[in-house]
Amino acid sequence: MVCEEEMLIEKVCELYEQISSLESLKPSKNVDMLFTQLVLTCIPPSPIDVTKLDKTVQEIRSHLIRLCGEAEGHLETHYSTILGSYDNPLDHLNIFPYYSNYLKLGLLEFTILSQHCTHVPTKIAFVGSGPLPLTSIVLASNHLPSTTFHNYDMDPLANSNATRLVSSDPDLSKRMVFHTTDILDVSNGLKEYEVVYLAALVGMDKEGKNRIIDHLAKNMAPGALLMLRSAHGARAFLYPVVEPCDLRGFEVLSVFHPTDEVINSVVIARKYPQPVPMHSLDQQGLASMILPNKCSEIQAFNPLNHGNIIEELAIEEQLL
Ligand SMILES: C[S@+](CC[C@H](N)C(=O)[O-])C[C@H]1O[C@@H](n2cnc3c(N)ncnc32)[C@H](O)[C@@H]1O
Repeated sequence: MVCEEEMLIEKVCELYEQISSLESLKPSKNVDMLFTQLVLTCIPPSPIDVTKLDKTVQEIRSHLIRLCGEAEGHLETHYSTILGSYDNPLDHLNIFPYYSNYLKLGLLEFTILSQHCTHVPTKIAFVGSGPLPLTSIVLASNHLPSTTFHNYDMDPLANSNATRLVSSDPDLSKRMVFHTTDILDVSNGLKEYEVVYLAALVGMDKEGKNRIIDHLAKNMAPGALLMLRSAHGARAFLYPVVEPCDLRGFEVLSVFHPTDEVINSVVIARKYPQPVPMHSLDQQGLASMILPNKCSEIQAFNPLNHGNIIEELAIEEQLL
């Protein structure tokens, strides 16, 4: 097992060396080939714990997540521009190579959301929607046909590309709203949403992610749901990890780790109904590590046959 882990780390570091020496991360044969290899290396289930890596590998991982984010941004801009040249961009979404992953992730997130939401939400916020807001488009078109989606992105170019994709659609042009702003500058506006989605790449390191989560905890409506994306095992070389204990101010309802080609883990949490006094936040951080077992349901099913579920909260269960 140790040997397997060493081989995995060696392979990831080797790919990192090649990726970090590329002149550009814009889509090209070489860029696509290296990222495909990286993804295929990280997808198989692995017991690796990224928090236990030595300092050099930790630094490589942090840098790799940024490089993946940059490449993902370029890829989305590239395809959004091509799609924007069609009269009806939404009819051609399947030209995006990972469209089927978004269909699966959208269905998975909708299924998980439905288990914790008693009614159809009227307004959902998606934070970090990007130039190709596929999650919002898939949810709005396939699963939540009467919900309005408020997409937030701090990059004006991302939003103008994204707006172009839905502008010719009579239904989605009304139900997809775009806001160009850093989510850290939105406070009262966040209270309007029954559900807030947070994209995996908003907050690329622990500190950045926690700043965003704390901001959401402070400003979302009491009782509102937060859907966020994390990563498990070797997939954590590609995306930031959110642990239940990072979700201060929220009750963690469930954590689901797909083992198929859907890379991200899905975490759903509910903002506590009562405001939590600031002085108790540290204790509460500890509480949310221990309490999920008490106050949340541990998903003991496999909603969409997404491979095996590995339940992080099981360890807390043993503690109680
Ligand atoms: C490229 S990804 C898009 C996610 C993907 N399309 C999806 O459906 O999950 C991340 C986006 O988040 C945006 N972003 C990062 N930090 C942000 C913040 N603090 N506030 C608003 N947008 C942010 C970036 O500008 C980028 O466009």
